[in-house]
Amino acid sequence: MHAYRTDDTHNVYFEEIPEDAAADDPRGMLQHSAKLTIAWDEIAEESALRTVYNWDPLTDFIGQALEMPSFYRYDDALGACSVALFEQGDELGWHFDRSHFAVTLMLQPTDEGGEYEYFHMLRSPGSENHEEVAARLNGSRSGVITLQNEPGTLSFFRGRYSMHRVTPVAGEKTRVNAVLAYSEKPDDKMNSITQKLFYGRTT
Ligand SMILES: O=C(O)CCC(=O)C(=O)O
Ligand SMILES: [Fe+2]
Repeated sequence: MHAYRTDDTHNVYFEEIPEDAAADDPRGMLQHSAKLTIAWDEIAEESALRTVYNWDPLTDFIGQALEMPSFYRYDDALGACSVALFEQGDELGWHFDRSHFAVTLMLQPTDEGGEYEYFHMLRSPGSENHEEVAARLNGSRSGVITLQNEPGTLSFFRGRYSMHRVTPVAGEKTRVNAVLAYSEKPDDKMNSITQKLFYGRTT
């Protein structure tokens, strides 16, 4: 099994950085992410995680819990269901997910740091809310929510609209979690910028 190490910068949208972005334009504000990722196509056939992610009743259950009229597993060869490892000093910078929904399963939390923080519905389908996004990227903590960092926690979130991050891991214990991705559309995939950033390759 191979884990790919990312240590890179990106904007909160995982899109190209516009060269002419104004100082207060979140599209130009660089975030830092460093972690190891095991891609979906690297997870063994016999892995329990593969069995669980591919199990239709779980997909149906999560879709119903999220009140989704249509709900599918993510059709991405690398990012459908992956495992993230955050070693000491690693973090995931502020971002909006490309996928509509994600489910994470905390396999091993840290002793210190490595916390999941988010701003609930900071943008919406009708509004990018650039000003409030920029304020948070400049350090405003207004409305921040921190999730519990317990082993076995299954979290459901709509990361496309709620900006979130994983704070730097402070202790020596590696943070390990599985990320299960889903979409309203049957054939949804990551963009190539995101694939390259987190897996070091595109499909
Ligand atoms: O590791 C986490 O808790 C969140 C992961 C995440 O936000 C992502 O993979 O997009
Ligand atoms: Fe995310």
